[in-house]
Amino acid sequence: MGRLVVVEGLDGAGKRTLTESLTAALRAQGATVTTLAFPRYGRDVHADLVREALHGAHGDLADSVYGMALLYALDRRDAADEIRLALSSHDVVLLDRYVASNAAYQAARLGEGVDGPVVRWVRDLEIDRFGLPVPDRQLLLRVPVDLAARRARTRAEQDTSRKIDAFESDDTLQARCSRMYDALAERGWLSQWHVLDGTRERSRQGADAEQPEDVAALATSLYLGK
Ligand SMILES: Nc1ncnc2c1ncn2[C@@H]1O[C@H](COP(=O)(O)OP(=O)(O)OP(=O)(O)O)[C@@H](O)[C@H]1O
Ligand SMILES: Cc1cn([C@H]2C[C@H](O)[C@@H](COP(=O)(O)O)O2)c(=O)[nH]c1=O
Repeated sequence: MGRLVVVEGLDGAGKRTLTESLTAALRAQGATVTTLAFPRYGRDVHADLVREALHGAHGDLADSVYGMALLYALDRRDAADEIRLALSSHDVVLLDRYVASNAAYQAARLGEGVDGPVVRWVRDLEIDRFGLPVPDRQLLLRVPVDLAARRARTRAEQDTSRKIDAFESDDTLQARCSRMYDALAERGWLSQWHVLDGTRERSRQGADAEQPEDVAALATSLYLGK
């Protein structure tokens, strides 16, 4: 059975970039790895509805915290068998966002804390009711809110299909979200968390490039389960 590892953090923190480097570093160490990013845009109708709502479609849907949370959760429920299958045939399954994103963003939107009703509801719904696999390790890629926003803007300029959405343009939400992630990590919500400093400036590495020492060390600890 493989290890389920989740990368979490603010919009623009660098989760996708880290997921790619970690995948390359793990493979270089001989591990079999597969990755999945949530929401699964273009693959799941609930994910597509989320994206459309975050860009102003579907009336007041985006205003509904629980309505949006349910769409994210249904996207993951539909992926549960795929995740279990991936775990049965790989050493490591890396997820770019998972259940904790729902806890962090919805609690941030409602101004609740780690012990508040929406965090409890997310866990009851996604883990207990939908039976989603619990992660073995959650990595919080921690960057200051303004740096994450800058990176998100740069990416939007470079990739016209990744326009800034309603959550990304809300600085207050991102700041609250950052505090929620810190609280979830400190609490060890769902499983063990590992906080990573994401401020180091890096250029994107190709899949065949040698990965930085700290990423290689992290890959070793994930692979060997330490
Ligand atoms: N360590 C880094 N140093 C410099 N630039 C980075 C770093 N990490 C990511 N970037 C750049 O920042 C932008 C956002 O990175 P990325 O897409 O990996 O973030 P993300 O957290 O997956 O974003 P989102 O959650 O919004 O999908 C990209 O242009 C990427 O090249
Ligand atoms: C998976 C997931 C995501 N969110 C939030 C986080 C982002 O602001 C948006 C879209 O995600 P992306 O990584 O920028 O494509 O949705 C959330 O609130 N709940 C979730 O479960």
